Amino acid sequence: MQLADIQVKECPQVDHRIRHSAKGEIERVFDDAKIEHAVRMILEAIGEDPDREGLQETPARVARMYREIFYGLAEDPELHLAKTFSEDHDEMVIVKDIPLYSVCEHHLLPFYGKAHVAYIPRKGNVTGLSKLARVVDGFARRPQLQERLTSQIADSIMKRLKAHGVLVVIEAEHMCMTFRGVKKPGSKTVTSAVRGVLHKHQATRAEAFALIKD
Ligand SMILES: Nc1nc2c(ncn2[C@@H]2O[C@H](COP(=O)(O)OP(=O)(O)OP(=O)(O)O)[C@@H](O)[C@H]2O)c(=O)[nH]1
Ligand SMILES: [Zn+2]
Repeated sequence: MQLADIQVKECPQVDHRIRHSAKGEIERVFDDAKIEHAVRMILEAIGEDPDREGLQETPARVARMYREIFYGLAEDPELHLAKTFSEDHDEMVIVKDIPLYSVCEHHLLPFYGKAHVAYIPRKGNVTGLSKLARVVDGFARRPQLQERLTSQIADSIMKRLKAHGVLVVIEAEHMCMTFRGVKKPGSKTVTSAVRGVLHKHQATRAEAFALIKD
């Protein structure tokens, strides 16, 4: 099998294009005043003085930050897959080592690591490589569970591209397990979602896993 094994070294932290096109939706979803009020309440509740110099702008900063780290709530990540190329390729494509930042929905602390996406396109339905990273970001930038994030990425590629098969692997460190709680720095959670022929054909699946591991 001929394989296209492409390493993505960099992904933009914020996709300005999407932010621009989804601007109306972001305005509809995010209530800055409410976030600012809530942050002020939290600061007071931990015994801080929200009016001291260093904290005065913090509620507004946090509101701006939430627009950035949760922008996925204001977009439908599948739409990145709307444009396809009529390339006659129906063999495996792997984009690996996609930097991943998300927020665990239980503690609202970051989890971060790498996502690897392998898919077998249907002829004439090949997506741009960057779009796979955009789909990852769109689902990651919201309060998440690693398992759900992994499945959502796989399912959207299967559905939108009508792909023959998809494999998504995510490896991440959860700050709720390192900075607090059980405190196990360095521990990694690995999740995978396998769909279509990659699920059915053990050899093809093993090949995809081996290429991701390299
Ligand atoms: N399955 C799964 N669990 C997660 C994820 N992120 C965080 N968790 C876990 O969510 C669980 C929440 O457990 P709770 O007992 O409700 O909360 P807690 O008392 O803060 O738990 P500890 O972290 O054990 O102190 C913890 O075991 C976390 O490790 C994730 O992406 N997937
Ligand atoms: Zn957590």
